[in-house]
Amino acid sequence: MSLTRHLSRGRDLARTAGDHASDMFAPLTVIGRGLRHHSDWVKARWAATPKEKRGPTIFLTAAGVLGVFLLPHGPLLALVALMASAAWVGRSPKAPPAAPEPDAADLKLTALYAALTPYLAAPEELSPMYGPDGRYQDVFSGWEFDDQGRLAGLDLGYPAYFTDTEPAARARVEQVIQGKAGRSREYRFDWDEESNRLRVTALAPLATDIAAQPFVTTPGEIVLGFTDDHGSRRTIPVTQDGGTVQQPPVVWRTGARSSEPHLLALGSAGSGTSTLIRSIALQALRHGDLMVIDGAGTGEHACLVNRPGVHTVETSLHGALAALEWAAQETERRLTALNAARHHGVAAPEDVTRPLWLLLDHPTELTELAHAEGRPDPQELLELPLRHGRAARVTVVVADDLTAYDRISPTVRATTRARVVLGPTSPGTAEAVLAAPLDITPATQTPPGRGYARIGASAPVRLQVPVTVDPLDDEAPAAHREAVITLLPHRDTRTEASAVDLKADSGVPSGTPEMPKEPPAVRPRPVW
Ligand SMILES: Nc1ncnc2c1ncn2[C@@H]1O[C@H](COP(=O)(O)OP(=O)(O)OP(=O)(O)O)[C@@H](O)[C@H]1O
Repeated sequence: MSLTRHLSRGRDLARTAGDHASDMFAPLTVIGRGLRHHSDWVKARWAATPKEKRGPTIFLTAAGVLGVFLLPHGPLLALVALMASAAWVGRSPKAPPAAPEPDAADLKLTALYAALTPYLAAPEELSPMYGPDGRYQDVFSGWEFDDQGRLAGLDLGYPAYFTDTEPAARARVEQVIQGKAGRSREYRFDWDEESNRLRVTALAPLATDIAAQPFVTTPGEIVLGFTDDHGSRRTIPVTQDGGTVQQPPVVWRTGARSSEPHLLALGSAGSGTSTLIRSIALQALRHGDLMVIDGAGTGEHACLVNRPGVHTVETSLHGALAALEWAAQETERRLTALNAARHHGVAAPEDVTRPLWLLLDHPTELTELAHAEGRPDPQELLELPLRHGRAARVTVVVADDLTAYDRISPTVRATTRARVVLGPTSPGTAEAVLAAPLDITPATQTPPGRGYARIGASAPVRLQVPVTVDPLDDEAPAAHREAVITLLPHRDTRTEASAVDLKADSGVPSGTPEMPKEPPAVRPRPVW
């Protein structure tokens, strides 16, 4: 028999003997535990007995013991009674102290470490940063939890071989962290490629209660919405919650010197693209003229009909084609006039420098209709304004559904360098629309008007569009309708009446400043 077998047999025998011994001595253990309880009780009573009573107590006890001793079988019966009571008292072992509550932060960080391990580990490494036997304390250098116990910040190191320059590899890690930390919030990921460190920050929600109002901007600047401090280099005063606060805006500069003269906004259904168009229209009307093509025909821009500066609001294919044909001719006319002015060294007349805005809401709906009816695609008519709009002071804004992205013409896509994506989106979709990867993982749920903007080659920023409701929408809050009505160039009978009612109903102060209006300009009227 080999030595190993001898050893293992010896171990088995020892284990069996140990089991038997513990069975045999179990009653003694119980009685011993009970006697310990008794002695503890006696000691406690003795300590609790006042000094002057201790003598009589000893005397009485001794008398009792003597009495028992003198009884027939007294000592034996006393011994049996003592053993029985000790066995009763010692029958259940003392309850072990309650295990300390597991630390929630510790559990979460351990789970996060384990979830990251498959993506950051290298099995061949001798002492890996991430491995099955590793501890999160060795790679997470700082973390922060908010009042609700949710991860608010994390600083972690990762191995140098991790391909942090590849967007796909980064995205996998970002998704794991967001999955473990909570998908209902957005997280910013700062990858420090030089020192192999990643800083994760949970982003606070953006303010959703900034209503339409006259924003403090220069002509040509459009406030698309508001972002966080990280996303803007300036702040503007904003009326919010009854007071004036400084908020960082997302400003889109349009005009002759803009490198992003046109904008494309895409969003899922109900995410607020029509609201964004309305917000832009109200700001554009301060210094220019506009026409609106409402391809969905929902009448969401009816409040602009017949306003000074609004050439037309078209909802039909026929009307849209006529309006866009006029816009193309107008662009051409402006270019010719501008060239002539430059040639003669004189200032261009005002009717060619006054900004003209073409706002198209859901134009792909009209594209489909045009294809079905064998008529020209309205998007084709945008070619001239898009290509020469910057010089001719014609700005195009196209808003559509995310699902219509493939139906947006290549020219529109190529010339709209200011981009907005609204509503819940995946990092891949956001990257496709903004033409740049996000360093933020979007939340699964977003309020209307929430998304991301990218102006030209700058980094994408978070965006919350101001609340700019349709003033003809009876279900919209009265104060928000009133805010829009105040900004419309003049009041027509439809909204004027309701504005009076609204002020009376809502108690909204009527002191909101009227939007500064420029004197009526000399401008050509559409000819259709
Ligand atoms: N920035 C915002 N703040 C508050 N509410 C908003 C905002 N944007 C949109 N909403 C609300 O969300 C709803 C949908 O808005 P809107 O019609 O602009 O979305 P949409 O993207 O154009 O939808 P669809 O594509 O279905 O026409 C409306 O009730 C609107 O008031």
